[in-house]
Amino acid sequence: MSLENIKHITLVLSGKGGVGKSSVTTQLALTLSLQGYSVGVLDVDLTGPSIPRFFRIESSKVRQAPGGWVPVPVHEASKESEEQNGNEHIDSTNGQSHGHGALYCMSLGFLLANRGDAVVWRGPKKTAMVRQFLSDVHWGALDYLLIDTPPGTSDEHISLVETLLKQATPAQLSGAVIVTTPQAISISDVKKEINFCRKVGVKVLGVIENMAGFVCPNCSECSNIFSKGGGKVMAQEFDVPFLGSVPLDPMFSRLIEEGKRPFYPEGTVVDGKQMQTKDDLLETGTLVQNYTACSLFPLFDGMVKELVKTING
Ligand SMILES: Nc1ncnc2c1ncn2[C@@H]1O[C@H](COP(=O)(O)OP(=O)(O)OP(=O)(O)O)[C@@H](O)[C@H]1O
Ligand code: SF4
Repeated sequence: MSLENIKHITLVLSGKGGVGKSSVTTQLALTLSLQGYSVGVLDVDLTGPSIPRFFRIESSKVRQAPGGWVPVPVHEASKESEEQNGNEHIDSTNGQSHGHGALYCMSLGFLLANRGDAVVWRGPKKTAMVRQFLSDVHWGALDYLLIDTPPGTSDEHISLVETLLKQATPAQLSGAVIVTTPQAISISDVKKEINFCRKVGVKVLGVIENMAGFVCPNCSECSNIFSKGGGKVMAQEFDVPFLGSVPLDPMFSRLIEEGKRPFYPEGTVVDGKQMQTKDDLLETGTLVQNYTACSLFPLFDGMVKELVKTING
């Protein structure tokens, strides 16, 4: 069975489209990988599979093996484009082996003849595809599998959870991370997501508020355009963990669009401790993407540590 050697399976949900769910999934996966975990990302957002583009592996092909598909190793696949860009690359995945920091991706995007093709399938076909993705992908041993879902709570979500509960043990299905934006409508949509999770018996691992405030590219001042702290208040109201707020930052959007991952600028000290820089990452062999120095590193680093703590109880 394709899920049997996966320790933790986590859904990423959002109440509505465009709140940055796929962007956040990408950064969570890269951060988990950087922290040494072996990670898989399953993109079941069938109408808009953007994860391959965010990992910069959209031209990769999945291999067909007996009984299923072999997911794309992100670091391997991104190596070529890194080298074409004249950037350094260290391969920590050692080909197909699931070493520390290995990162794999499976998405409908790899199967479409034309990457720009829109998928206009009816419910039953989508449901069948989701089932196939859960049963026919050779993930091998993984610490974490993140599943990027379509926005809202549709039939696809119900069949996804039903299939997961058949194919994985309750201990494997660690729960769901909900991504929201500060606007009221999005927040009220998130309430529906939380209710959905409760109804289908999936634990809410935490809420991430995205696009909270705008970071000025000139002076890095963060202005709160929408009401501040809505995500936190809502999380408290529903008694679910609040993982953090990601600002609307042109740098973030650039990182996402260019498949990059942030690291601490040289000499950054937090609580008296020298933080990881590009050189540290090179030394540990985990510099596998085109990393960029920016303040988002501590943010995602902290959120992922919190998430891992919650998952492991
Ligand atoms: N915090 C942020 N700062 C700046 N840009 C962001 C931020 N979060 C997301 N974006 C940008 O917003 C766009 C939409 O993000 P994304 O595709 O991740 O949303 P989504 O919720 O997954 O959408 P969909 O409903 O299509 O699945 C992307 O171009 C991304 O680069
Ligand atoms: S935040 Fe500061 S630098 Fe940015 S636009 Fe406003 S005044 Fe100018």
